[in-house]
Amino acid sequence: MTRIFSHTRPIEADIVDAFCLLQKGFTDQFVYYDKQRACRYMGLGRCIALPTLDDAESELEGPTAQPPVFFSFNRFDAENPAPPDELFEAFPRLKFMLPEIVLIENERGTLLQVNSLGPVYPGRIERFARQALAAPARRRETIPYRIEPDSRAAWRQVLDAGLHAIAEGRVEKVVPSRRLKLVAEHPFSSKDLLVNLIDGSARGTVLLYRYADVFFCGCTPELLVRKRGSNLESMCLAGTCPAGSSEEDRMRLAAELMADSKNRSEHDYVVRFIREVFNRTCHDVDVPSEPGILPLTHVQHLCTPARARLLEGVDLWSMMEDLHPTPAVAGTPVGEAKMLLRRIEPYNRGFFAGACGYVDGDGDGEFSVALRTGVFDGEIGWLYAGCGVVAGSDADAEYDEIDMKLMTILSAFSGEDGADTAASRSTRSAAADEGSRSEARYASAIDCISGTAETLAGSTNNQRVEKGTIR
Ligand SMILES: C=C(O[C@@H]1C=C(C(=O)O)C=C[C@H]1O)C(=O)O
Repeated sequence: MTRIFSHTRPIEADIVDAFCLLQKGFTDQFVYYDKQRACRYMGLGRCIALPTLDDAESELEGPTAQPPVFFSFNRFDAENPAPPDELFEAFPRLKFMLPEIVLIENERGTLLQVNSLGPVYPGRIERFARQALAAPARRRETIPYRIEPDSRAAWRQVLDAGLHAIAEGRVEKVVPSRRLKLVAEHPFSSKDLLVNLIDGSARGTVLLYRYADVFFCGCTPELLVRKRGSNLESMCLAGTCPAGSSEEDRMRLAAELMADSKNRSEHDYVVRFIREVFNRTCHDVDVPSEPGILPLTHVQHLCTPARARLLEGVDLWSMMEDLHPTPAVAGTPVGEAKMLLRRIEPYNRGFFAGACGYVDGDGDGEFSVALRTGVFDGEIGWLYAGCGVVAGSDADAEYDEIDMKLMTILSAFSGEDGADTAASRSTRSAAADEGSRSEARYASAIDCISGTAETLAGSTNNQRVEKGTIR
């Protein structure tokens, strides 16, 4: 039995500023930061890593009874025998990682948690709290970069192999990805990308996992599973169109997406899969039959929220394992599609499209699908994005769709919305043409608007979709 001492107290600090100040002293860093709701966890240092939470016992100390917060970053296909990209190879294979310090914003307030394997020395807590309070306001930095373009011809080959497997009846849908190399003008830090993602226009949940000098980060719109007590939520997200250049344009594109049978069929595979998993492990399953639209800064998706109540005895980890990967990021049937991806993708995805999140000592927590992400070290980065392919998919259109999705991780290099330095502009690929969205555009994207003029749903996390609510 592992005994963990978690001391938690309220702080009046801005947790992102505090993280930016405190992070200098820690090589292990973990972030799960929902930009729309107070579900924000920022961890520093590693107190302990555990293979299971079954043998852990926590002693809660301090004025706030917040159970210890464990982070968990998992590979897309952990059993893939192909060696991962060398940057991913640097990360250890650990399941539940408990930081020494966790800065928290959740329904209990703004908190500082200090974790230890012995009673926490009060002077240590006070020191971190003092430092957090004195943290200066963060600043955004633009990082000029260039992209080494990948070849359309190589992508066509991947896509042809996927379409061939579909024609043979081995899979109905597959979700291949592209990988691009980014080279910045100078080495950049995880803090710089983190701040730009949190303060910039990208919507979703910001993820960061840093181990020594290497870090994986991004901003994903896709919730895999959220558990609070016996309440469970997931999200079926598949089917994509551009965000549009005006509100009118966006609405028109959204309506076209809703009416597009190819995108609707890509989406339906995901709905069927999540509904089946929920029907097996849950009761009171609620998965609407019609999707809504989730408008993001750079793209829009078909989105169906899924809710249920968990059967007693089923935990968050096993739900995550049952749900991941969904047909949104692998294909249908999932096992066959994973096998096909091992064969046709010229690299091992590592954490890209993996399940990344946190679990607390009560067993509550959430995992997101690590999309719109990259892995970075020094001045180098590898960026990843994929797209659903079904019979009739066109290689060039899918290539362009991936370019749009890449804009989200590329926005991490823009110090200001609208900033576009001459240096980076001259070296960017078309995919990198980020940074032209205004704050006003972002504000209008906060409320998820339906494909038709009407917005029907209410919400508890500010992500509203037509006909069906993400609660
Ligand atoms: C695979 C990605 O996105 C997924 C694929 C989508 C699609 O094919 O339409 C949409 C959302 C995501 O589920 C990615 O962003 O890399």
